[in-house]
Amino acid sequence: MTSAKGLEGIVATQSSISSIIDDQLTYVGYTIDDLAENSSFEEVVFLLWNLRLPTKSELDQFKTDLASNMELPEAIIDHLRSYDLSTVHPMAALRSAVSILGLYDDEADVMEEAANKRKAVRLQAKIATIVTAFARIRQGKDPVKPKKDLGFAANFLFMLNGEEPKDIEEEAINKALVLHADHELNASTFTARVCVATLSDIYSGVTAAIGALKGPLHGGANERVMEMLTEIGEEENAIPYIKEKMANKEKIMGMGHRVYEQGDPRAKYLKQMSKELTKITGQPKWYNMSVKIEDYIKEEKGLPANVDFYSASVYHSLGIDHDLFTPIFATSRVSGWLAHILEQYDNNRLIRPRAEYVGPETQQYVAIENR
Ligand SMILES: CC(=O)SCCNC(=O)CCNC(=O)[C@H](O)C(C)(C)COP(=O)(O)OP(=O)(O)OC[C@H]1O[C@@H](n2cnc3c(N)ncnc32)[C@H](O)[C@@H]1OP(=O)(O)O
Ligand SMILES: O=C([O-])CC(=O)C(=O)O
Repeated sequence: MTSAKGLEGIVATQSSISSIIDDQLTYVGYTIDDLAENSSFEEVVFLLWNLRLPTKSELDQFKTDLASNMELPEAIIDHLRSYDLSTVHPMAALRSAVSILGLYDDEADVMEEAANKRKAVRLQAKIATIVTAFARIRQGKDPVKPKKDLGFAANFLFMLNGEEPKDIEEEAINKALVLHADHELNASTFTARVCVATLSDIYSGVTAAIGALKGPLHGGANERVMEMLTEIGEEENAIPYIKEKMANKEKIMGMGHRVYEQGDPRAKYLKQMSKELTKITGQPKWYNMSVKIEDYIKEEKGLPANVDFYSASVYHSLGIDHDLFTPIFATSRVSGWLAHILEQYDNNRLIRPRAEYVGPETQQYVAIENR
């Protein structure tokens, strides 16, 4: 029995949700390019959960369903007010709040398909509200209630900032949400599927997935990218800084990918948005130094920028706190987790691989008094 470290190249399941073939990403067969250029986030979520695009009236209804499920039980707000938020990472807060949210859902352990779909709507809607409520309470402000007539991206920014976003801000967040929604069997999605394959509930699956997304080798990289850019400070420091990191064998955050070889098809959209938004905010240095780093790493190591690389300067340009970058990723990716959870339930088998044992040979047990 031999093992594949990190399960590289192992095909662990079948899925109809998204595919990555020859560096092309599709959701249910639609290219990420078509979706990034044309779709609202709600349309993409409908697609992932129903494996088809909605009609106009279905999409209108779905948008209404999401907007009207955004409000949180008061107990969750009370919970967010109950501890010192200044010492807690928002991904940890989100992980715990989603787990607690399950306690306030009467259907949490009802495993019927219709109940699972209703819970999916509630979770997708409420995660946006948890993230924004956390951010506001941390600043000593009251949470802002969602508006039923705003779309998902606009509502997210409205609940975060307390004012309706400009079109360009709404478009940037909408596109970022579309681009992050699903990605085949990435680590957090796999985590969600492993969890619910024991026939555990949706809240457990999503809580586990948030924990996996939090790590810096996965979703947590976007915050680290901004940390790196901030440390670099000015464009002329970028390459010496990267050279030193590489000499110390440190990884460059936002670079490299397990599956993509030439490039991540999502990165070009975030790169373009970064270019536009950093220009508007009068801080093109974040974009310029990112391009320098990307080109250098591509040349030196052959590694492409991944989705986390340019999203950092996009969110920074929107005035978003750096530790909220990964929670925004989660706000989008929960749609993919939920799609995979529903798919797993639909055709379930326990996920239980084997380990190649490399420990000591059979040993003689020695009584404790003789050790
Ligand atoms: C949404 C997402 O999750 S996208 C990924 C977000 N994560 C990051 O951006 C963190 C930085 N990147 C990485 O750590 C990796 O590229 C990962 C985790 C994305 C993929 O990892 P793996 O496929 O396991 O590759 P692994 O870590 O084994 O690296 C293979 C080689 O490339 C190098 N490498 C990979 N990524 C990087 C990087 N970002 N910077 C420098 N070197 C790197 C490794 O050092 C290793 O080199 P070696 O063979 O000389 O030892
Ligand atoms: O697929 C992966 O390994 C990581 C990734 O890009 C994602 O989850 O979006």
